[in-house]
Amino acid sequence: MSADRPHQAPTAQPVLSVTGLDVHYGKRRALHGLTLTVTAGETLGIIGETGSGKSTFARTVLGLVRASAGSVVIDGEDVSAHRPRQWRALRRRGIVQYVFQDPLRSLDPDLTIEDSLTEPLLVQGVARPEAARRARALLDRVHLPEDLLDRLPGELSGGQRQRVAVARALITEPRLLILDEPASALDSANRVQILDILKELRADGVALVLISHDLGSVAGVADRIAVLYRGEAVEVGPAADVINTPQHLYTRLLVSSAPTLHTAAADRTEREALRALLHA
Ligand SMILES: Nc1ncnc2c1ncn2[C@@H]1O[C@H](COP(=O)(O)OP(=O)(O)OP(=O)(O)O)[C@@H](O)[C@H]1O
Repeated sequence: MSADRPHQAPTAQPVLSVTGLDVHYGKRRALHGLTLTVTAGETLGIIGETGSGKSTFARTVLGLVRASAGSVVIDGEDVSAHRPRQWRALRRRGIVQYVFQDPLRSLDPDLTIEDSLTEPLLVQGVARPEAARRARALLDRVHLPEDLLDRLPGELSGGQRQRVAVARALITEPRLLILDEPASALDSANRVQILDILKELRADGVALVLISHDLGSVAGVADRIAVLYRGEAVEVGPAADVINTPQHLYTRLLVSSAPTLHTAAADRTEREALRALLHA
């Protein structure tokens, strides 16, 4: 199967399945009835404007926020009722990993790259020489030279840091990797490199969730796209369908506002008309 083009979602058991998810912060409802699945080797893009609930979704799947209703099943295990201790154990196993938009948030500024990469394995009880061997292999996988191992994150370029953050997330061999705007702060050369790494991961069977406010930035990578609007998935479908035949008004507005989706981009008058309809 080519890693360069979106492919049919495999029919295997989902790596992540959330059903009817409600999340509240106090009285404020951040997610409502969210139902999504991601299977091995599939890339799901989650798109929505600021405050639509994208980070809340990620935090819930990582056990950092508790759902008020609905279920979360990770790799066949229903984790909805997990207690904090069970979530910590699950996170230590590293089945689900998360990469922040800003790699400095994923990396401890005082740890060398080698220590950052080996830490998740040492916590699992892996011996240091084996952890160091795997750290080297991972650097190679994200196309970085070994001589970065002795450096601190502050001594790397932004693009190198983001690739180290991805390598750190991969070292526990996750089944699911959630990335929050992984390429938005990068120049185009570094962005292409990150997207190529993601395509390789997908080909290796890792389930990917790409979170972004920009439809254009996930359009070429995601197999399916879920559009979040005010905490609800207003549209979920194959990427080509969502982009070419958007059903919901908000999706139409997103498509028409995406500067990189040239063929679909609408003029300002049309966008204003869509916005007016959406808020009517
Ligand atoms: N810790 C919190 N306490 C109270 N409200 C919160 C908290 N975190 C998020 N919210 C609210 O929940 C809603 C969803 O926020 P969330 O951070 O999930 O959105 P988002 O789509 O990730 O936004 P962004 O793109 O800006 O990161 C927003 O209305 C936000 O103000």
